[in-house]
Amino acid sequence: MSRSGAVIVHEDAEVLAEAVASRLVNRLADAQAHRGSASIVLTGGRIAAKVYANILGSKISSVVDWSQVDFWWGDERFLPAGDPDRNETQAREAFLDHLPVDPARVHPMAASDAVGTPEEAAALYAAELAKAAGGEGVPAFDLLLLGIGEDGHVASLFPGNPALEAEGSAVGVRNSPKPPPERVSLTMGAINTAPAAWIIASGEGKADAVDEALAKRELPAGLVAAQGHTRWLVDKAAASGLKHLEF
Ligand SMILES: O=C(O)[C@H](O)[C@@H](O)[C@H](O)[C@H](O)COP(=O)(O)O
Repeated sequence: MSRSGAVIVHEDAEVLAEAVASRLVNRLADAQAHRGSASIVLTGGRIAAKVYANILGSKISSVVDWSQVDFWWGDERFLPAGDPDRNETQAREAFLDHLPVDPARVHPMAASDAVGTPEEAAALYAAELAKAAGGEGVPAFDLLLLGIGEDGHVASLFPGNPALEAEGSAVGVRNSPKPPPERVSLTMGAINTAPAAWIIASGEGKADAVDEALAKRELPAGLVAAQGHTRWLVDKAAASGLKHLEF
C-alpha cells in the first residue's frame, strides 16, 4: 500500500476488499469498546460486495458484537423487497444474514412494494434516522461507506441531479443515470455529518472520477472529500489517474 494524504492505495481489488473489511471490523470494535455499540452506513456496488464477503470470511470478525451494531444504508434502489438489485439484498446475502445481528438494528430503506414513491421512502427514512438521533437529524455514524461512480457520484447523488441539493437527511431520487432510475439516498448534508467517511474505489474506470473529485472537489465525491474527514481507499487501477502519487 502507498499513501498520500487521505488516499491509501492497494495492489488490486482483492487486496483492497480484504483491507477495507479488516479496517471496518476494527473500527466497529473500537466504537464498541468505547460505547458498547456501533453504527455503520453501508453502500451498494461491486467493490462493496467484495468487502462484505471479506467481513464474513474474516478471522477477526468475532471481535465485533454484531448484535450491538446499527446498520444503515447510504442509498437504496427503489425496488420491491428482496429484489436482487437492492443494496439491502446484497448486504444481507453477503454477510448480514450470516452474522448474529439484531434484526431491530438493521435499518433498510423502504421498498417499492411497501410505499408508493421514493419520496415517501425518503421521508420514512428521515424519520427513522431522527428517532435514532434522539429527535432530529441523524445519529452519529461511526463509519459511512461510499462507492464512487465513473461520473463521480456517491450514494445515489448524481452530478446535476436535483437530489444533490436536497435539504434534510434523506431524499427521493428520480432519473438516476445508473439503473434503476428511482432510488432513495442520504443527502450530502447527512453524509457529511459522519466523522469517518470512506470512499472505496476499484478499477481503471474510476481513475478519472477519483482524480477529478480529489483535485477539484466539484463532483459529489469531491464534496464529501472536501469535509476533510474522508479517507480514500483505492486500488492501483483507480489511483492511476492521480498524477502526483508514485507507486
Ligand atoms: O446503489 C448503488 O449503485 C451504489 O450505492 C453506488 O453509489 C455505488 O456504490 C457506486 O455506483 C459504485 O458502484 P461499483 O462499485 O459497482 O462501481
